Amino acid sequence: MLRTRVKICGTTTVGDALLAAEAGADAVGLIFAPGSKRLISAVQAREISLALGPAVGRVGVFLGQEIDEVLRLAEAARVSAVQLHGPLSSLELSQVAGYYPVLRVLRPQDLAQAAHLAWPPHVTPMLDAPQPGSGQSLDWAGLAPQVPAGIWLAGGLGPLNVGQAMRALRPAGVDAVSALELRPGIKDPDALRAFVAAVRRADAELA
Ligand SMILES: O=C(O)c1ccccc1NCC(=O)[C@H](O)[C@H](O)COP(=O)(O)O
Repeated sequence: MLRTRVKICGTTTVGDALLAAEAGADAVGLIFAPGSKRLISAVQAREISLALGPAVGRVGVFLGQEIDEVLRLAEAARVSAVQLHGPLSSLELSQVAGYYPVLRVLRPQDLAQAAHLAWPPHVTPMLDAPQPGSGQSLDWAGLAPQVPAGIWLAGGLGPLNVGQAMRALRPAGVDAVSALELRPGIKDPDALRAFVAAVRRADAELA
């Protein structure tokens, strides 16, 4: 059966990371983007990485940062993958992908141009709303003709709508933050568990 990967983004504490793991998430997102309400230090992120053990992915999230800074923070935090938002040359993308698997974030307006791109090895595209972490959802059905197979999906996903999004786009992975929080950076355990359960129900339905 197809198993859609689940990433719980904006995780800032060991307790919330373990909650995500226990709920069945495949990865947590650790945000290093300047100005984020869910910003985490490399030291806090490393504590989370070590506490999670070998089986759960830790994705370092970056926006518009220099490649040297991305690689420095990723190494210090012991992440297993990185997620890159913002402008980036194909050379920069390949450089980072030489060290870490990359989720390369695209906005809806980038899809047409991205259709002509050959992704470097170890890069997976991820569709997100123009304002990351804002809880804004996308017109999944309208975007379906432009969305390539194997893409990951974010943008306003939560327990109540992730099944609908999965039916429309069949993403390889889904990612959420705003709908799973009590307040920025702090998870709502019920919403988080309900999100993972909704993904698994949709997987079973789509099998
Ligand atoms: O969440 C943030 O604060 C953030 C800030 C800057 C860059 C990325 C950020 N989040 C990245 C994510 O992967 C979010 O989970 C994704 O944008 C979906 O967010 P939401 O629509 O709130 O579920």
